[in-house]
Amino acid sequence: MKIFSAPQVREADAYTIQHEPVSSLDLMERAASRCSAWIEEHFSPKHPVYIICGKGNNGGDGLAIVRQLLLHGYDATAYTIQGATSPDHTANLLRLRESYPDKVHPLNDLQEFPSLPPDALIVDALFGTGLNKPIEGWMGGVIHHMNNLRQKHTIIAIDMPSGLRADSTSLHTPVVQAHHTLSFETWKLAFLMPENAAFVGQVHILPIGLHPDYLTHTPARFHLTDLETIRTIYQPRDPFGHKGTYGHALLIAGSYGKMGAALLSARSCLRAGVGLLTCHVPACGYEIMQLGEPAAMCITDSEIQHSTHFHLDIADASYTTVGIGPGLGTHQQTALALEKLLENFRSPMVLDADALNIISVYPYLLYRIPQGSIITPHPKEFERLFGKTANDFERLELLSSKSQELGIYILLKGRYSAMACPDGAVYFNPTGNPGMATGGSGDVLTGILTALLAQRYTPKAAIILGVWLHGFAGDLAAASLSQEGMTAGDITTHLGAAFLQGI
Ligand SMILES: NC(=O)C1=CN([C@@H]2O[C@H](COP(=O)(O)OP(=O)(O)OC[C@H]3O[C@@H](n4cnc5c(N)ncnc54)[C@H](O)[C@@H]3O)[C@@H](O)[C@H]2O)[C@@H](O)CC1
Ligand SMILES: Nc1ncnc2c1ncn2[C@@H]1O[C@H](COP(=O)(O)OP(=O)(O)O)[C@@H](O)[C@H]1O
Ligand SMILES: [K+]
Repeated sequence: MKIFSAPQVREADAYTIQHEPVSSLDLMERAASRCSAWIEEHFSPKHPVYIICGKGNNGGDGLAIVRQLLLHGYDATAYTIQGATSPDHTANLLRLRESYPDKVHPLNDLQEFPSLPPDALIVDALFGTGLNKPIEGWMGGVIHHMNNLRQKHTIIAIDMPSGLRADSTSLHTPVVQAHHTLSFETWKLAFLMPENAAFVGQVHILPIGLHPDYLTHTPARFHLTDLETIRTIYQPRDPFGHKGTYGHALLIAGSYGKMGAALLSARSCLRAGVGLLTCHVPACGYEIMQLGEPAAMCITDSEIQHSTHFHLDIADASYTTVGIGPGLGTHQQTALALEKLLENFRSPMVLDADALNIISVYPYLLYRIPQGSIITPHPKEFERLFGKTANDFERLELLSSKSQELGIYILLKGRYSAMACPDGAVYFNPTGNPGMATGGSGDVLTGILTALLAQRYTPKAAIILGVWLHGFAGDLAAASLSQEGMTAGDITTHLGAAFLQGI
């Protein structure tokens, strides 16, 4: 699903108005009716609804919602900022005043903000995608006041929490902290940024019938992975396939005290469909691997506690791909072996965890990563590799520019993991949950991505599909075991079900 910028959303509105065709007032009525239907579905008429309306079309939506809720037996009241209003706002204000004159009140300063009865809902229709500068003065005070009320009253934002910018940072400016954001037709980039989590609450995307031609033909840089995309990527296995068809992966992982990471990766690699898996581990890991995962082959290093000679493996067998990093350690000899591996293995591979920590100490290695490879830093690893940024939008730009500069796929892990592609596109992943914020979840992901590369998915397909499946399996694990009770290995246990149900 494409993520459009605020100017593109305005274009989509205009295109729909012209080509459907539909009047802008009717489009506003449609958008408002989606919101009032959502409110009616989730809250009974015993909740009085206070709708705070700005001067633009976001406020116009708010006024139409008040009228629609009143018609359906709800006690709804509009509080409107005074001043020059947009034409559709003005039309809705007149309609509301005609039918319900006592349900519209002015809001000119904080003193005029209503005192709310206990069950009241607050609907924030102050500003939407038309915000053009940070909110200042007494309106900032209104936002601050609404946020103080959020412990006692549910806040529902229309289209955007007011004060939030769709495409750039809103840090250090007043923004409504909504419990629910009812946004029209498409996700906005701001909703996916961790720094905005406190503002957007739960996001509900409500279709308002924007013109499909615009949505289909307008290019977008940012995307949110959806089931439709996943279904086009996934390739069912060939009935005549044999283990050679699905590739031979070399997994280089583990060190003394961290053999669990190697085992977690190996198991998920096998459960994600690799044809053959060989694991290179330090000598101390031999029995752990052989007993822990009989389906994996095992090569041991000459060193006991950490690996130093894995670069030699690739001379002996024709590995389709390599996954390296989980629990590897950052010993200097391991770093040297990584450098030699990067010199000699030139196909796309997966680098994670300690492989990335080594590279952050020897940054010239970044430029030796084979084109098309996937690196999977969590935010701390990302910072070690590429430096600090002032906010999440800057980090996103850095992520994308490094991916393009280096010709590699960079996955920044977290809620809505961001996958930057060398062609400039960035995909966000919606699956997954905080139960996955537990040691070893990333190791499981490395195994999955390695398995998909081995099966000859393109790196772009592998990363989009792999991250989706990893999150989906995590969601299934949480559904059966709870977010608290699940461990990283449970993600792997649920991978089979994720293939069956998540595609
Ligand atoms: N036909 C359409 O264009 C549709 C628009 N819709 C709604 O329209 C919204 C966008 O409407 P608008 O473009 O009118 O924009 P907004 O209603 O978001 O706000 C724009 C108004 O606020 C003022 N403003 C912006 N930033 C300000 C600030 N920091 N301090 C004080 N004033 C500020 C602007 O000068 C303008 O008067 C969407 O978010 C959505 O809610 C929906 O009704 C769907 C249809
Ligand atoms: N709140 C969350 N929502 C969705 N996914 C999450 C969340 N927290 C963690 N994850 C996922 O879990 C994985 C954690 O990886 P990582 O931090 O590398 O763990 P580890 O180093 O312990 O293996 C990532 O894929 C990340 O996207
Ligand atoms: K709003």
